[in-house]
Amino acid sequence: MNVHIRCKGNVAPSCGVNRGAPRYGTRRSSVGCVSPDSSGNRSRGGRRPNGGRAWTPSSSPPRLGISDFTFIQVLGKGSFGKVMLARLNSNERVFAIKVLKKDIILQDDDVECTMTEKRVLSLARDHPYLTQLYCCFQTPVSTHTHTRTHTHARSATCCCINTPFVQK
Ligand SMILES: Nc1ncnc2c1ncn2[C@@H]1O[C@H](COP(=O)(O)OP(=O)(O)OP(=O)(O)O)[C@@H](O)[C@H]1O
Repeated sequence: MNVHIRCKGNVAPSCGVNRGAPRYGTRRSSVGCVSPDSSGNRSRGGRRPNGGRAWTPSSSPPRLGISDFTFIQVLGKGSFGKVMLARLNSNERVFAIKVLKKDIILQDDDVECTMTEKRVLSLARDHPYLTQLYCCFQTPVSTHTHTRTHTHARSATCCCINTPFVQK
Protein backbone atom coordinates (compact mmCIF):
# COMPACT_ATOMS: atom_id res chain seq x y z
CA MET A 1 0.00 0.00 0.00
CA ASN A 2 1.34 3.44 -0.92
CA VAL A 3 0.82 6.06 1.78
CA HIS A 4 2.00 9.65 1.79
CA ILE A 5 4.77 10.12 4.35
CA ARG A 6 2.76 12.69 6.33
CA CYS A 7 -0.30 10.39 6.43
CA LYS A 8 1.49 7.26 7.69
CA GLY A 9 0.52 7.92 11.31
CA ASN A 10 -3.18 7.87 10.37
CA VAL A 11 -3.03 4.53 8.59
CA ALA A 12 -3.10 1.25 10.46
CA PRO A 13 -0.53 -1.36 9.51
CA SER A 14 -1.92 -4.16 7.40
CA CYS A 15 -3.26 -6.89 9.67
CA GLY A 16 -5.95 -9.57 9.79
CA VAL A 17 -8.82 -7.32 8.77
CA ASN A 18 -7.35 -5.93 5.55
CA ARG A 19 -4.70 -8.37 4.39
CA GLY A 20 -5.14 -9.96 0.96
CA ALA A 21 -8.48 -11.24 -0.21
CA PRO A 22 -11.62 -10.33 1.70
CA ARG A 23 -12.36 -12.95 4.32
CA TYR A 24 -16.14 -12.57 4.52
CA GLY A 25 -17.78 -15.86 3.76
CA THR A 26 -14.60 -17.94 3.89
CA ARG A 27 -15.14 -19.31 7.39
CA ARG A 28 -18.25 -19.92 9.44
CA SER A 29 -17.28 -18.02 12.57
CA SER A 30 -14.78 -15.64 14.18
CA VAL A 31 -13.12 -14.60 10.96
CA GLY A 32 -10.00 -12.44 10.75
CA CYS A 33 -10.47 -10.97 14.18
CA VAL A 34 -7.67 -9.42 16.19
CA SER A 35 -8.40 -8.73 19.83
CA PRO A 36 -8.25 -5.14 20.96
CA ASP A 37 -5.97 -4.84 24.00
CA SER A 38 -6.91 -3.20 27.27
CA SER A 39 -6.17 0.26 25.88
CA GLY A 40 -8.39 -0.45 22.89
CA ASN A 41 -5.46 -0.70 20.48
CA ARG A 42 -5.44 -3.22 17.70
CA SER A 43 -3.03 -6.06 18.41
CA ARG A 44 0.03 -6.26 16.18
CA GLY A 45 3.45 -7.82 16.30
CA GLY A 46 5.46 -6.13 19.02
CA ARG A 47 2.38 -4.91 20.93
CA ARG A 48 0.68 -6.72 23.77
CA PRO A 49 -2.69 -8.14 22.75
CA ASN A 50 -5.53 -8.90 25.08
CA GLY A 51 -4.24 -11.02 27.95
CA GLY A 52 -0.66 -9.80 27.65
CA ARG A 53 0.57 -12.49 25.25
CA ALA A 54 2.90 -11.28 22.53
CA TRP A 55 1.50 -11.74 19.04
CA THR A 56 3.61 -11.80 15.92
CA PRO A 57 2.29 -11.92 12.34
CA SER A 58 3.49 -15.53 12.03
CA SER A 59 1.35 -16.71 14.96
CA SER A 60 -2.45 -16.70 14.89
CA PRO A 61 -4.02 -13.67 16.59
CA PRO A 62 -6.54 -14.34 19.35
CA ARG A 63 -10.04 -14.64 17.86
CA LEU A 64 -13.16 -13.00 19.17
CA GLY A 65 -16.76 -14.10 18.76
CA ILE A 66 -20.21 -13.01 19.77
CA SER A 67 -19.92 -14.73 23.16
CA ASP A 68 -16.97 -12.48 24.09
CA PHE A 69 -19.28 -9.45 24.25
CA THR A 70 -22.21 -8.35 26.37
CA PHE A 71 -24.62 -6.21 24.37
CA ILE A 72 -25.79 -3.12 26.19
CA GLN A 73 -27.96 -1.05 23.87
CA VAL A 74 -28.72 -0.12 20.26
CA LEU A 75 -26.67 2.90 19.15
CA GLY A 76 -28.38 3.33 15.82
CA LYS A 77 -29.61 1.78 12.59
CA GLY A 78 -28.29 2.28 9.07
CA SER A 79 -29.09 0.99 5.61
CA PHE A 80 -27.10 -2.20 6.18
CA GLY A 81 -27.83 -3.09 9.77
CA LYS A 82 -27.83 -2.22 13.41
CA VAL A 83 -24.99 -0.77 15.52
CA MET A 84 -24.84 -1.98 19.12
CA LEU A 85 -22.90 -0.75 22.13
CA ALA A 86 -21.21 -3.82 23.61
CA ARG A 87 -18.79 -4.57 26.41
CA LEU A 88 -15.82 -6.88 25.84
CA ASN A 89 -16.17 -9.38 28.70
CA SER A 90 -12.44 -9.87 29.22
CA ASN A 91 -11.46 -6.28 29.87
CA GLU A 92 -14.72 -4.31 30.27
CA ARG A 93 -13.97 -1.92 27.42
CA VAL A 94 -16.93 -0.87 25.31
CA PHE A 95 -17.09 -1.02 21.52
CA ALA A 96 -19.59 -0.22 18.79
CA ILE A 97 -20.51 -3.41 16.96
CA LYS A 98 -22.10 -3.09 13.56
CA VAL A 99 -24.25 -6.14 12.90
CA LEU A 100 -24.93 -6.98 9.27
CA LYS A 101 -27.22 -9.70 7.96
CA LYS A 102 -25.46 -11.38 5.08
CA ASP A 103 -28.59 -12.57 3.32
CA ILE A 104 -29.95 -9.00 3.18
CA ILE A 105 -26.61 -7.68 1.86
CA LEU A 106 -26.59 -10.34 -0.86
CA GLN A 107 -30.25 -9.77 -1.66
CA ASP A 108 -29.71 -6.01 -2.10
CA ASP A 109 -26.45 -6.47 -4.03
CA ASP A 110 -24.53 -4.47 -1.41
CA VAL A 111 -21.48 -6.74 -1.09
CA GLU A 112 -19.13 -4.35 -2.89
CA CYS A 113 -19.96 -1.24 -0.85
CA THR A 114 -19.96 -3.20 2.41
CA MET A 115 -16.48 -4.50 1.64
CA THR A 116 -15.31 -1.01 0.65
CA GLU A 117 -16.51 0.41 3.97
CA LYS A 118 -14.70 -2.36 5.82
CA ARG A 119 -11.47 -1.75 3.88
CA VAL A 120 -11.57 2.02 4.46
CA LEU A 121 -12.32 1.74 8.18
CA SER A 122 -9.64 -0.90 8.70
CA LEU A 123 -7.04 1.55 7.33
CA ALA A 124 -7.98 4.28 9.80
CA ARG A 125 -6.06 4.78 13.01
CA ASP A 126 -6.46 7.93 15.10
CA HIS A 127 -8.32 9.52 12.22
CA PRO A 128 -10.30 12.67 13.11
CA TYR A 129 -13.38 11.65 11.09
CA LEU A 130 -13.31 7.85 10.99
CA THR A 131 -13.94 5.31 13.71
CA GLN A 132 -11.27 2.62 13.97
CA LEU A 133 -12.24 -0.87 12.87
CA TYR A 134 -10.61 -3.34 15.27
CA CYS A 135 -11.86 -6.60 13.89
CA CYS A 136 -14.72 -8.52 12.29
CA PHE A 137 -16.25 -11.89 12.89
CA GLN A 138 -19.17 -13.94 11.67
CA THR A 139 -21.70 -16.13 13.35
CA PRO A 140 -22.93 -19.31 11.68
CA VAL A 141 -26.54 -18.18 12.02
CA SER A 142 -28.10 -14.75 12.15
CA THR A 143 -28.03 -13.18 15.57
CA HIS A 144 -30.67 -10.57 16.24
CA THR A 145 -29.20 -8.55 19.03
CA HIS A 146 -31.51 -6.88 21.47
CA THR A 147 -30.38 -5.52 24.80
CA ARG A 148 -29.03 -8.47 26.76
CA THR A 149 -30.67 -11.15 24.59
CA HIS A 150 -29.81 -13.00 21.42
CA THR A 151 -32.25 -14.93 19.30
CA HIS A 152 -31.12 -16.99 16.36
CA ALA A 153 -32.61 -17.07 12.91
CA ARG A 154 -31.70 -18.36 9.47
CA SER A 155 -28.69 -16.64 7.98
CA ALA A 156 -25.16 -15.69 8.97
CA THR A 157 -24.32 -12.36 10.56
CA CYS A 158 -21.16 -10.28 10.20
CA CYS A 159 -20.07 -8.14 13.12
CA CYS A 160 -17.60 -5.26 12.81
CA ILE A 161 -16.07 -3.97 16.02
CA ASN A 162 -15.56 -0.19 16.04
CA THR A 163 -14.62 2.56 18.42
CA PRO A 164 -17.86 3.77 20.02
CA PHE A 165 -18.59 7.43 19.53
CA VAL A 166 -20.43 8.67 22.60
CA GLN A 167 -21.71 12.25 22.80
CA LYS A 168 -20.83 14.05 26.03
N1 LIG B 1 -18.95 3.98 16.29
C1 LIG B 1 -20.17 4.38 16.59
N2 LIG B 1 -20.44 4.94 17.80
C2 LIG B 1 -21.69 5.36 18.12
N3 LIG B 1 -22.74 5.25 17.30
C3 LIG B 1 -22.54 4.73 16.09
C4 LIG B 1 -21.25 4.25 15.67
N4 LIG B 1 -21.36 3.77 14.41
C5 LIG B 1 -22.64 3.93 14.07
N5 LIG B 1 -23.36 4.50 15.07
C6 LIG B 1 -24.79 4.84 15.07
O1 LIG B 1 -25.47 3.86 14.31
C7 LIG B 1 -26.12 4.46 13.19
C8 LIG B 1 -26.04 3.52 12.01
O2 LIG B 1 -24.71 3.44 11.58
P1 LIG B 1 -24.35 2.80 10.18
O3 LIG B 1 -22.90 2.92 9.98
O4 LIG B 1 -24.94 1.41 10.14
O5 LIG B 1 -25.19 3.60 9.13
P2 LIG B 1 -25.07 5.10 8.60
O6 LIG B 1 -23.68 5.31 8.15
O7 LIG B 1 -25.62 6.04 9.64
O8 LIG B 1 -26.07 5.09 7.41
P3 LIG B 1 -25.93 4.32 6.03
O9 LIG B 1 -25.86 2.85 6.33
O10 LIG B 1 -27.20 4.68 5.32
O11 LIG B 1 -24.71 4.85 5.35
C9 LIG B 1 -25.42 5.78 12.98
O12 LIG B 1 -26.25 6.70 12.36
C10 LIG B 1 -25.07 6.17 14.40
O13 LIG B 1 -26.20 6.74 15.03
